Amino acid sequence: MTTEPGTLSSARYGKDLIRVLRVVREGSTHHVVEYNVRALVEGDIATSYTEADNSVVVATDSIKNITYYVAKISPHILSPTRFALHLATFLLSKYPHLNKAFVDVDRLRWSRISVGGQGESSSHPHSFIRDGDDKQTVSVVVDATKGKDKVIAQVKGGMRDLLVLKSTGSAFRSFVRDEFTTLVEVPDRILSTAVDLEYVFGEVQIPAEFKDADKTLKSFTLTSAGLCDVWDADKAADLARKVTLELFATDESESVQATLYKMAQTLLAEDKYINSVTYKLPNKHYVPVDMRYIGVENMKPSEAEVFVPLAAPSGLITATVTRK
Ligand SMILES: O=c1[nH]c(=O)c2[nH]c(=O)[nH]c2[nH]1
Repeated sequence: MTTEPGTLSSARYGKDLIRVLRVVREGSTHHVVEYNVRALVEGDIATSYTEADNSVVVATDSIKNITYYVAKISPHILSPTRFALHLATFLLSKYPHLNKAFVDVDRLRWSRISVGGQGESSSHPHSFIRDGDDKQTVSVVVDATKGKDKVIAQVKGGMRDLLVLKSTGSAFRSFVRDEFTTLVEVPDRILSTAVDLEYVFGEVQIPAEFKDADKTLKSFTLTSAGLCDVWDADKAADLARKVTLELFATDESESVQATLYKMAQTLLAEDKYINSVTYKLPNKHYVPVDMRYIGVENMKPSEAEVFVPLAAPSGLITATVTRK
């Protein structure tokens, strides 16, 4: 064979878009979670690319089957973060030649249906409603490249597709004005975005009982980054949603940039285990309809009533705020 011009500098594979719903029965009270899972691995797999050597390949079909298996046996299934860590540690402890696992989980919303009359409504024990298109996101990397007794986990949380709109309490003024400027300054406008948020926790040392994935996860809940301390990634997810919604609603916004920054600072202030926060906020424009051609006024800020939602283009405002 002629000399190859390139070298394999990275290789990772696995299964994407694994959809799973799990029921946990607690007597007549049921819990359900629905996840979209991506599970990818790295390790001594180069020859599968360079020499068509499939002896090192755990089929992506098997990775899918393992995902369902861990969903069945994991005591951590109701927590997307711990389920992701369990699946990742399972893959690495089962296959000696794999040394890094990347598991992303999106949790879809299923909330209990409220039943009963006024004053006596209660949450139904086994009926649920999709009460929002937003997803809680979890992304874990479990790294055993320094040995299976020195396993490190990087855990990120976040959310996607949280669609919000406010009809006042948002201005946009004093921006650069030059020959390219057509936008008028407004003291009052509609503000709408679909929140995309990711926050990074400190690295976690997975303790020595790594070989037993279940034991590992039990001790994981009690230790973080070698400290005897507890952090709860799912509690952080609830906090992040609350902080984001409350600040969006209450901030007298001077711009998406300024509101984003306040959200990120508040999240860092309220969860000491979060090291950095990244928001990606599209500015979904709503434009007042000009009806002056028919003698109708609809263009004044605070008075306009009829708007066109613009599908495209949208602004896109992003930033990462990192703990000092
Ligand atoms: O909040 C905003 N930030 C911008 O950077 C921008 N640019 C723009 O046209 N509208 C807005 N709104």
